[in-house]
Amino acid sequence: MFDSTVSAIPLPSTIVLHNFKALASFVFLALIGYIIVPLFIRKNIVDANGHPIPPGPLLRYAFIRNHFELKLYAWAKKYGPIYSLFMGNQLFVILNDPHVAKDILVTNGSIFSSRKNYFLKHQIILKGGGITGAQYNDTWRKHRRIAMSLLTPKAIEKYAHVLDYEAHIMVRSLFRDTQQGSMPVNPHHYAGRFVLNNMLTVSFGMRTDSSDDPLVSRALYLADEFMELTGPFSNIIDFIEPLQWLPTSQRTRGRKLRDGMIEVYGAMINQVKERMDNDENVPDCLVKTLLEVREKEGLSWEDMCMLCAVFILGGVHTTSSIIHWCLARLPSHPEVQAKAHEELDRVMGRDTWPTAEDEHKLPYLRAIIKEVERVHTPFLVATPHYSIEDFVYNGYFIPKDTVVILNTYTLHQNEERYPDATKFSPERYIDDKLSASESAKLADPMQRDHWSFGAGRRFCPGVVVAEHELWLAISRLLWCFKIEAIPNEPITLGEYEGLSGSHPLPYRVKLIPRHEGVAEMIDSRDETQI
Ligand code: HEM
Repeated sequence: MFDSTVSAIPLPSTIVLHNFKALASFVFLALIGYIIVPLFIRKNIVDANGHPIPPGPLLRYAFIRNHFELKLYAWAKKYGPIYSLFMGNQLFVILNDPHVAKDILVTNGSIFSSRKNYFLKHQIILKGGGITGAQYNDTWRKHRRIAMSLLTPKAIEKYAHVLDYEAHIMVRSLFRDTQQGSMPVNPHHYAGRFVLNNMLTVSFGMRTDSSDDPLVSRALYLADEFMELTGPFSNIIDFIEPLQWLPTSQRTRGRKLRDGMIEVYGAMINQVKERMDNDENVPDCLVKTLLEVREKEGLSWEDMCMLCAVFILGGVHTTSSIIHWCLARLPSHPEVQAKAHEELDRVMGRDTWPTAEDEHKLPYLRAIIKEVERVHTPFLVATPHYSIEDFVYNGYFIPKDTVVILNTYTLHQNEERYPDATKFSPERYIDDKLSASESAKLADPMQRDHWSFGAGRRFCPGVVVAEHELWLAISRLLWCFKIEAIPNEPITLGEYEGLSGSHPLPYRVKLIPRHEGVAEMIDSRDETQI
């Protein structure tokens, strides 16, 4: 039997072991203290004059996925109009106030208009192309200039008749497929096809009767996959660098997406090229322009594919999601519909529906569209900007290579600009006569309608065509139909799908024709009249 007192006296070997354990614990704690902890806790960076970075949450994040906009909003309430946040090693500065957004992104646009080379979106998928993926440089200027040649109000005049026709077809399909409004419908596919056809026209001079067309359905699939893979805060692989060296499923999906984009958009470009080579009459479109200027502008095949891709990626989900949100929102606001219908009956009558020229005669309808854009902005934050120089703003240091976020969701909750901001109230825009692009140029950012199309030099180049499409679609839907929810099928407005662009969860509505003029107007044109 051992004597416990003896066993308590340490032997020399026990002392060594004990010291080793103590040393090991010390090293372990030091490791945690100096290496591990800083990986999780924010750094306090100051410039040479002691200006600190803006305040912000203590912890570093590897990703923020579910309802990131609510988290950004809560932090804005805590830290104020400008705060900072670490995602892995990357510093983000978040802009939550109209004046701050204008000062940084517009007034100092020469510093804050680049893009971070996000691993998945930029290095793997876009490889610095497609305008949105380009750094702030001459390539971006050139690609944006070429794209703009199809997107100015003057350029749109050339294909405005197609947008008009497609809006007609969308409303007609909804009317016929629901058997004159007697069957419920999920409008997602209809809004999607309308916008897709518009973008196919602008980009490739073509349209489709069916999204079962193999090339078109692949183009749509690629757009979905892009939206799924490229949220600004959602991918751990973007912020934890060592993961980028591993063959993760995200990296594989990103590469497959890139290859698919080159293959699908390349095939569509080749179709246009063949038609041009055969002296067929190809309507003015992006691909025609690209093929004509290719040599002069020094465009590679990949540049051309990515430029086409971005019209589909940037122009389809965004615009269709606003139409989709509008139809989800209006059933719970019969009073808004009643006012819109009164305005339509008074101004347009019941023999003819609105065209692009009627927009300024129907201020309440315009106000509904602006309010949907505010409340259901597709991009809850705009595509992140990136700084190319050190900068000090209101005493805060914003180092070079900071990601700068226009916090659209939070900006749209600003109670001073939008009293009772959570309420859906088109009345707040009733006197607003400006388009979104005119509004973005206002000297006073508190007068601006909303921030859904971004800010500064990267402001959405597709804004005019998007607003034109939205006007035709929404004004005609309201001229034709009363939009009602289905009993016992509540429509969820607080949740959404999508990482980089939000659209509603699947729902169904009833579209009840408002008067006899609807059928007549719908039948007034046949399929071939483009
Ligand atoms: C309602 C529809 C749309 C919304 C809400 C929307 C929104 C946006 C936003 C927030 C940005 C980022 C702006 C920034 O970085 O500050 C953007 C950029 C862009 N959008 Fe749109 N967009 C829409 C429609 C379109 C359409 C129809 C097209 C193409 C015809 C388009 C093409 C682009 C492109 C190419 C960029 C990148 C611009 C750049 O980086 O310089 N968008 N859009």
